Amino acid sequence: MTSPESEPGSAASPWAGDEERVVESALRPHSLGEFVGQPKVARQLDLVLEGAKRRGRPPDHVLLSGPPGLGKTSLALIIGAELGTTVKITSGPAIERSGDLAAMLSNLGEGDVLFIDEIHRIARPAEELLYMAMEDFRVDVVVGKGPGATAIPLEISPFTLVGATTRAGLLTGPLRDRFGFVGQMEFYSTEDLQLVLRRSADLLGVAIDAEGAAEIAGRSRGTPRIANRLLRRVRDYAEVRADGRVTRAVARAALALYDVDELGLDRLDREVLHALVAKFNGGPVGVATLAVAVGEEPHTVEEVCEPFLVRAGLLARTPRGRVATEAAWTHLGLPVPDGVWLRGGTPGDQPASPTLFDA
Ligand SMILES: Nc1ncnc2c1ncn2[C@@H]1O[C@H](COP(=O)(O)OP(=O)(O)OP(=O)(O)O)[C@@H](O)[C@H]1O
Ligand SMILES: [Mg+2]
Repeated sequence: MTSPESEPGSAASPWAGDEERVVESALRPHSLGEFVGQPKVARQLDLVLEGAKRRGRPPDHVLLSGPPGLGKTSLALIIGAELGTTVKITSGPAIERSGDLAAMLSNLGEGDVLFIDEIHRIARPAEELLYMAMEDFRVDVVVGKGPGATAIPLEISPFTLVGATTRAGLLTGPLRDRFGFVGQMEFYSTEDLQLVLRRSADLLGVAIDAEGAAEIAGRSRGTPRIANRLLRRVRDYAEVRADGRVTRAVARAALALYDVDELGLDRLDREVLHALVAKFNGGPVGVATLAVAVGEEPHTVEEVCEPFLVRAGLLARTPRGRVATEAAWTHLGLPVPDGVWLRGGTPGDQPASPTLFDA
């Protein structure tokens, strides 16, 4: 999906810009065997596909859900490739009228895969049409208007719908229930990201050693898209400022230049953290106030910076506002003030500890 606030300059954003999508397609894995990581989803999916192939029937509809850049689109295309079928691609926002969807469905060949990206953004009437198509391989096309309108049933070929979403919570129950398989994508381990990086480096013809790959993987926020992007930037540096080989020293120097620190925080992430710690003494502070302090929109702070700061255990969202954890001071190289948690007031006012230290 595209960022709510596409920030092309940001090295650590999980969203892809338009140009990046083009570059990315060259690095996409084309089979389950090539697809690194996501052991759970990959194994489950392998079974679903194998079973379907044996029965000679299209597999159940598949929903892939998870944060941006983890490989949902890649997997959707792999499903088609593994089944040896055509994948027709569209997206929730592109389906404006149910007629558009009906036309698309009636053009599907037997066993085709229809991939609907950002399926949570599909318009309601189209969604209702989809229910019947998914269940009965049939749609009702309404002809005419008002009392004279009639519904003409239209057969469609058995197909497999693959939906991708970054916001599974926004899917309606009836739509969700019609997927026979839901794959929940997880963030990647550093080890798996190193494999992603080595594979990408091979494809790009870049020499990278194990330590160079480890250095980049550690700053990639568990996200292959970010790993591949950092690799391209490090490659530039390696070619222009070094001998072309990506080593630990080259990766470090390049990523310092691009403002991506050891944990993978970029400039804005660090500004938010720094404001929270230095201006608000670690909070709690409301997100709107925090956003003003760094000169950003609240939703940018909330959707672009905070998810990773929370995941990294540096910031907690509490009912009273944002709070920095001890690790935030440490990460910024500042001394942790005494009793920063015991902010006065009743114990109930203190941030709940489980959210605080959960990475
Ligand atoms: N398991 C993987 N192995 C190798 N490369 C991967 C893997 N997953 C993702 N990538 C790489 O990361 C990039 C982004 O992946 P992809 O477009 O599939 O993510 P996405 O989940 O669809 O993201 P979005 O939510 O933004 O649509 C791709 O170019 C692909 O090369
Ligand atoms: Mg995608």
